[in-house]
Amino acid sequence: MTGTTEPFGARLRRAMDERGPLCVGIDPHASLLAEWGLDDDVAGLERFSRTVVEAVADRVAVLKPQSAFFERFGSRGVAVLEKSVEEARAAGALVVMDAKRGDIGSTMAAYAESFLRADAPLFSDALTVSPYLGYGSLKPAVDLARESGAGLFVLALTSNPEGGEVQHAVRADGRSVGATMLAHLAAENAGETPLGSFGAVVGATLGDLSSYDLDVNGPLLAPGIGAQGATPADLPAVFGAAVRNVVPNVSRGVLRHGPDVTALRNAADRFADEVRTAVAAA
Ligand SMILES: O=C(O)c1cc(=O)[nH]c(=O)n1[C@@H]1O[C@H](COP(=O)(O)O)[C@@H](O)[C@H]1O
Repeated sequence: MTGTTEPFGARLRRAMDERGPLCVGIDPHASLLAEWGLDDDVAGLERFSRTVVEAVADRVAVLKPQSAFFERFGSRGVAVLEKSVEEARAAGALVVMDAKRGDIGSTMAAYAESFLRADAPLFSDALTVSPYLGYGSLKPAVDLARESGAGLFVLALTSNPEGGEVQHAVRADGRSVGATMLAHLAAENAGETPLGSFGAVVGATLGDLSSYDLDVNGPLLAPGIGAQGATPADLPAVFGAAVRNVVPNVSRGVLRHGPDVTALRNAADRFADEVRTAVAAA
């Protein structure tokens, strides 16, 4: 596994242009393992993950393994995660590691080393991070991502209903916490072409976001389609002009079609087509 010096934003823009912007999540829930007829053990995990990679890594822009479902099995689960990242990248997909890390700066540096150092076993094209210890605490990850040609997705406006109590809170200067995170990202990505490498997570479930400036010159990872109730057709109304930078994520909405590889592939293709149609009409 190696990093690259071409920035993540440029690589992502190309992948979105060539393959469409869909991101498929690898979320091996115990309930999905059962539905697929697999045991809730490391062998089941490996079979699940391999199958998803085989089905879609050659056609979607991004795969997003959710680390928690692998960590559940300890070191052997993490070994499966490592292999999945390697296989997905080898098949041409970009990998966003969904580990949502966030800590004081000195510890954040170690998290960054784990996922963003070019020769780290779990090196991924980008990592999800939480800025709720303060955006500045993410600096070691920003710096290492720049050095390795990787990216970050910073939780700004999350898809879950509980997120509002933190992210919609209004600061002394009148700006909400979520809007502040978006402003930090816009500053991070200033002047980058064709797209900056520092993205925001903004849920597709949130309705009209026209009061937020989503023009951060970076990608917007939009979870919430499928199982959480949003649809690709919602994207233009939620994201407005920023819809062209949206990377919509679907996890269970695709995964529930397994274990048949063709059925998984067809489900991903259907979401990809719906996304393409919605973005083109915007
Ligand atoms: O960062 C994320 O990916 C994320 C942020 C967010 O605001 N909401 C959210 O659902 N996610 C993740 O996106 C995936 C959504 O999965 P489904 O609801 O099954 O499509 C899960 O892996 C979540 O952990």
